[in-house]
Amino acid sequence: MKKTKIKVQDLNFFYGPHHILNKINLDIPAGTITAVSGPSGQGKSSLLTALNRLWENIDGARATGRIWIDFGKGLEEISKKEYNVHHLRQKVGMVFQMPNPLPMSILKNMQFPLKLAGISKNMVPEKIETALQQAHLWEEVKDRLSSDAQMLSGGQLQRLCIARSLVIQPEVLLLDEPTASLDPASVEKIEQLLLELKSRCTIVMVSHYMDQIRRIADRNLLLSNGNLSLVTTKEQ
Ligand SMILES: Nc1ncnc2c1ncn2[C@@H]1O[C@H](COP(=O)(O)OP(=O)(O)OP(=O)(O)O)[C@@H](O)[C@H]1O
Repeated sequence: MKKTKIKVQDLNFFYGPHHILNKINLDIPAGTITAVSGPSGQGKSSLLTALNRLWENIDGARATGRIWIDFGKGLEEISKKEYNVHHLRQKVGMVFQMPNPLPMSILKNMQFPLKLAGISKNMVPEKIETALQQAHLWEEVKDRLSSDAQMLSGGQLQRLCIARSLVIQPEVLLLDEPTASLDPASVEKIEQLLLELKSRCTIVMVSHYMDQIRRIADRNLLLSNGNLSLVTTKEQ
């Protein structure tokens, strides 16, 4: 049995008067890929935003219940008001469906999170190269790091966004339909990258694609009518 990385207890999620998630209970083992699937509008993205408390930035959103994550010192309750959200978001990276590069160069996109995290300047080049290597993008961009990120293809941009999340070495990576807008070759590269990452980063990914879930996920959770159920698992 793998160690629990994330534990969710009685999570309720609301947008204004609308009750989106209904008393969700969930244990996510470390070093696994968990897929969350289900019909549109059921709250899959909302569930991800509960795990990094991004919902707190969304007007009208509200969550109750408790969430713990183990960042190496045992399970810590990250849903407590006093838990440092800045620290949480460094440890829990997020990648969205549409690549969202900053309107600046590839290099500056990669430097930005390191600057926010206060990483010392002499570590920056090495960390950027490592993250771009992990995202299988280094060879494609190493000679044009100062070019505008918007010049990259859709698949390259999504790998840049993944690299940007990886550069501060998160322990959890949340991905919201990361391959939805991509061509098959880019999808394959990203699936390969997620499989390589999972030993050092616990992955929770919203996906609509059952074939993708079968290829890469260790477990598939189905969200329907505000309730979550485990539909398949590869775990022992
Ligand atoms: N900022 C918001 N304010 C109010 N309602 C919202 C907001 N964002 C989402 N919703 C509503 O909350 C419900 C859950 O949305 P959410 O995006 O979590 O679902 P989802 O399962 O990820 O959907 P999809 O598969 O279409 O991306 C939907 O009915 C959606 O319309």
